[in-house]
Amino acid sequence: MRLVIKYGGTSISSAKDIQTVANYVNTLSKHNEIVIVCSATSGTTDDLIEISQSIKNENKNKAVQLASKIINRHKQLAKQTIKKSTIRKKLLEKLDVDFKELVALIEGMVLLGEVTARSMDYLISFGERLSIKLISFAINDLNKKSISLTGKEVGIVTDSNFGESIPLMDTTRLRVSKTIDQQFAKKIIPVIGGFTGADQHGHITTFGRGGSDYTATIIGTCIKADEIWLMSDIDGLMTADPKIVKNAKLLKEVSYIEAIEMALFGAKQIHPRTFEPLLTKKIPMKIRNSFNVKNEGTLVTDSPSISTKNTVKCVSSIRHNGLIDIRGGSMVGNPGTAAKIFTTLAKAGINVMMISQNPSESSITIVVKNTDLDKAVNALEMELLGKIIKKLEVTTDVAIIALIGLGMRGTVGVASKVFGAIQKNNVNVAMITQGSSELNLAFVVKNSDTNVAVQALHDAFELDKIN
Ligand SMILES: Nc1ncnc2c1ncn2[C@@H]1O[C@H](COP(=O)(O)OP(=O)(O)O)[C@@H](O)[C@H]1O
Ligand SMILES: N[C@@H](CC(=O)OP(=O)(O)O)C(=O)O
Repeated sequence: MRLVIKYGGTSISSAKDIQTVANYVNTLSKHNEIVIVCSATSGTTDDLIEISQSIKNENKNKAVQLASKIINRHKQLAKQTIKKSTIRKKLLEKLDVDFKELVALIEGMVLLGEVTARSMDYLISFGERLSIKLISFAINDLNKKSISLTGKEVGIVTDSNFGESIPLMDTTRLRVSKTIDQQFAKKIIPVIGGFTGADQHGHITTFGRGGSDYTATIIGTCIKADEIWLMSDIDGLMTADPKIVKNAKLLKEVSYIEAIEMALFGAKQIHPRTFEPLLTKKIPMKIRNSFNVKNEGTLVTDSPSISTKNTVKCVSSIRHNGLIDIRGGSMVGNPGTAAKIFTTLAKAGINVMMISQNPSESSITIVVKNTDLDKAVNALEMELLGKIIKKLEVTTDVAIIALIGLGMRGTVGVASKVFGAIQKNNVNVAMITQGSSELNLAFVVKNSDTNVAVQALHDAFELDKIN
C-alpha cells in the first residue's frame, strides 16, 4: 500500500515518542511505500509565535530566551533519541545549521523592529524544519534509509498569501510526485515538514495553524496514496473532546462532509481545508492514535458503510471568540447593508465565523475570534458607524457550541431537545444558527459555560451509546 502518515506535535514531543514513531514506520515500511508528514514538536510553533510577539513588543531578551528554549529542547531530544554516536553527531551538526539561521533571522527581525506576514511564515517554519530531522535520523538509527524534506524542498508551491496560503496544485503535483518517486525508487522514506510550502519566488509560506493535516492530503493526492492517516494522541474522532466529556465515544466511521463540519467547529484541531483535496480523489483517511496502533481509529470516506441510528454524531466547541451585535434603524429595508458590513470586514482581513440577522433587519450579529475582535470593531467603527450603523455591542470571551451529524437533516425535534437540555443547566444562549444543509446546529454561550453545555448535549443525545 502507498501510505501518507502524518504525525502531529503531540505524537513527537519526547525521545521515547520519536523512537516509537520510528519503530512503527520501520515495521510498516517492510510491506508498504510510506511518506511521513510531521508537525513541529508540541509547543514549538506556539514558542515561535511568542518570539514574534516579543519582537513586536521590542522585548529582544524574551525573543532570545525563547529561541534558546527551542534550541535546547531540540538538542536534548536529539541526544536522547539517537543511540548511534555517528548518526547523533551528524544530526546535531545539521540542527546547528538551522539554529544559526534561526538566531540570525531573529536578530534581523529585531533590528528591523517589524514582523511582516512573510517574515512570520519564515520564522514559524523552523518548527517543522527541526522536527523532520529528528524523525528522519531516528529512522536512520534503525538502519533504514530516510531523508528529511521541507515543504519547499518536496515541491509544494503556493500563492503568496502568507499565513494562509493556497497550493498551486498542478505545479505541486508535478514536483511532489517526481521528488517522492525518486525517493521510493531508492527505498528511502521521505519525512516531510507539514504546514509550509514556498511561493513562486521561493519565499516560505504556511497554511495556517494546524496546516500539517492539509500537507498530508496535498501529498496524498499528488502521489495517489491508497490511504492517508492522521496520527495524534487520541484514538480518532470522538463524539466530543475527551478532555471535556469523560464518556466520549470513538466514531468508527464518518463522511468527509461530517469531518469537515467537525474540523470547522473545533473537533480535533484539523485544518478546515484538509479534506478539500480528497473530495475529488476520494482517498480514504484514518484518524488514529500513535500510542495505540492496535485501534483502527476513525475511517473518513465519501460514503460511510456503517449507518448509525443517531441523528447527532458529535458535539464540539470553539472557545475564545467575540460577538459583535451591529445595530441601526437605517439597516431596515436598505439593500446592500450586509454587503457593506462584510466588505469592510473582509478588507480588514477578518474571518467571520458565524452570522445571524434578525428578521426585522435592524441588527446583524457576527462572531469572530477574540484575536480579531479589536481589528473588526475598529474597521466597522471607522467605516460605517454613524452611517448605516448606529451602535455596536461587543461581548468578549464567548464559545461556539455545535452539534454535527448528517442524520439531523429533516429530523423533527432536534432544536427543542438541544435548548431544553441547555435551559435545564441554566446556560444562557446568545445566538443560534443552522446551516441550510441541516448538517450542524450552532449556538453561542459564555466561555465559562462551554463544558456544561457540551456535556449536557452529549447526555441529551445519548452519544455515549453511539454504535
Ligand atoms: N471530537 C474530538 N475528537 C477527538 N479529539 C478531539 C475532539 N475535539 C477536540 N479534540 C482534541 O484534539 C486533540 C488532538 O488535536 P491536535 O492538538 O491537533 O493534535 P496534534 O498536534 O497531534 O495534531 C486531542 O488531544 C483532543 O483533546
Ligand atoms: N505546527 C503547526 C502545524 C500543525 O499542524 O501542528 P499540529 O499537527 O501539531 O496541530 C501548528 O502548530 O499549527
